[in-house]
Amino acid sequence: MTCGDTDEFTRPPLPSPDAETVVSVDDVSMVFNIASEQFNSLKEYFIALMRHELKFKEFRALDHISFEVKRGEAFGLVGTNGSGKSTMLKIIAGVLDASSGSCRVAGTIAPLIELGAGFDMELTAKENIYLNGALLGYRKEFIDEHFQDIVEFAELQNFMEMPLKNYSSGMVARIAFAIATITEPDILIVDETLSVGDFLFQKKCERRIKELVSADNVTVLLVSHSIDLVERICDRVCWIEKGKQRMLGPTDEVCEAYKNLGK
Ligand SMILES: Nc1ncnc2c1ncn2[C@@H]1O[C@H](COP(=O)(O)OP(=O)(O)OP(=O)(O)O)[C@@H](O)[C@H]1O
Repeated sequence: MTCGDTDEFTRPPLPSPDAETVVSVDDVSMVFNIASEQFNSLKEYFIALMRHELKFKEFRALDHISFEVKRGEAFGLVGTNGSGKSTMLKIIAGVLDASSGSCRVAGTIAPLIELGAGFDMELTAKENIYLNGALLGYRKEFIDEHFQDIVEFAELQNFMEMPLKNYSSGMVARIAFAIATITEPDILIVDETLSVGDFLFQKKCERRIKELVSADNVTVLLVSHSIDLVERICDRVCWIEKGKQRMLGPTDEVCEAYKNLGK
């Protein structure tokens, strides 16, 4: 896998206007049931459970969210902590089912959502590359063929026999990103995975994302608290605040408004 000399401060070109819609989020809401009382011990919890005395209250993490993303588009989600961005990505990735509304996705997804998900920390990095690759739907022969590329992109040649539990979070992120982008998925979902990598790796990932988007057939959904990164990569942005859709539009307009929050 190679990285081109893409200018880091130039956004990839916009997808053509007649590009196909690959993600369609229509009036999606997500309601979680959360315990409304606290228990001092597991024993108390189980007694309440057995007596059917557990009380829950509803928490609306997403409230009527709608947007569409086209093939070849880089789309960002911004919002303050706990606003529902990861929940939205998990619904798109099929990890969670929305409480109401619909979410349609066309094509293969490589989700980089929860660091370490899809990995077994007791296994070596090498074993995890095969495990994670299988979870992404790659055949063993395919991973055999691309194994060196993955290791070289992650720059972890000397650590392949080490159990993943001894890896730093940045090293896990390197492996996860390298596997997810070894081929061109239809949709690449990146949720803060990059933030734990060092700045050199972040730049490398950014170049790779731009290469994928520039090829005009990979769609990237990016969640990041780095507004600079969102501004450098994304064509359009959806700002979700406390579960509500606050703004949807071109990156510059939405990021400008978001940066004024709290001023
Ligand atoms: N499985 C769950 N059960 C109950 N509440 C949940 C669950 N998952 C998420 N939440 C709640 O939903 C809200 C949105 O969480 P989410 O992780 O989507 O926010 P976020 O915008 O990605 O936040 P951050 O920027 O801090 O990562 C939070 O209040 C969180 O506590």
